[in-house]
Amino acid sequence: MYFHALIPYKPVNPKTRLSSVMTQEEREEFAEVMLGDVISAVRKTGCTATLLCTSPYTCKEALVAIRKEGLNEAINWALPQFHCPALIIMSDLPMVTPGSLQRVLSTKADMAIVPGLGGGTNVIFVKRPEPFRVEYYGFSFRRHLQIAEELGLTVEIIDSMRMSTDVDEPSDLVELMIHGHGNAREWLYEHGFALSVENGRVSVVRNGEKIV
Ligand SMILES: Nc1nc2c(ncn2[C@@H]2O[C@H](COP(=O)(O)OP(=O)(O)OP(=O)(O)O)[C@@H](O)[C@H]2O)c(=O)[nH]1
Ligand SMILES: C[C@H](OP(=O)(O)O)C(=O)O
Repeated sequence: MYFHALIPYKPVNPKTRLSSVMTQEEREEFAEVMLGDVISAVRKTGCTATLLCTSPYTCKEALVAIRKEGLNEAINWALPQFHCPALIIMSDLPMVTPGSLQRVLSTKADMAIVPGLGGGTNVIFVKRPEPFRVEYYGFSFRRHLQIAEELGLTVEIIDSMRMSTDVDEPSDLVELMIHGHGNAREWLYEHGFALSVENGRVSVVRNGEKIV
């Protein structure tokens, strides 16, 4: 069966919650490297992808649609145009692997969903996207379950550390540095981030100074 992925992406001034540990230029570079890891995993499953970008962006591995509106409006603009199952995946999931995505894509339910840390939603796979709509931010995981219920869809909730860990806060960098495998993890090491163990706890240091 043919699937298509939708990846929302904000190239300019992204990941503001990492401002205390990265400059704007670094956040833009890091967000782009994370996106590259996500696109690579998605493409290895056989999915094609469209990026929903807030500003002009060039990408060889995916189609690009420039949508200046907010995250929900951009995705809800795209969904009714789908004639095949849709995978909606965030660009800040650099630990995702093709194998973890296969668990989502092989669901027998009408829809599969991966919660994000703290109540968000990191991945949605919906076999009939046309009537579906998204409501991200806040407790979006519960809201997406409710929308599925209203549409009478069966739902599989996928329990996956790799896909539930979105990189939002400095503390999320610890998980990426431990469990990551792709270019985003490399980028952190190349930019002076390192793991350190202090009083039996793993922390992140940058250029010798503790940041998490
Ligand atoms: N199309 C679109 N995508 C967005 C927008 N805001 C964020 N995104 C993308 O949506 C996903 C989740 O966003 P967040 O985790 O809030 O990322 P962010 O806005 O860069 O980070 P913060 O500034 O820390 O909130 C990421 O893939 C972002 O690149 C938007 O306004 N439009
Ligand atoms: C978009 C939002 O992501 P977060 O702000 O939790 O990263 C959500 O998952 O609803």
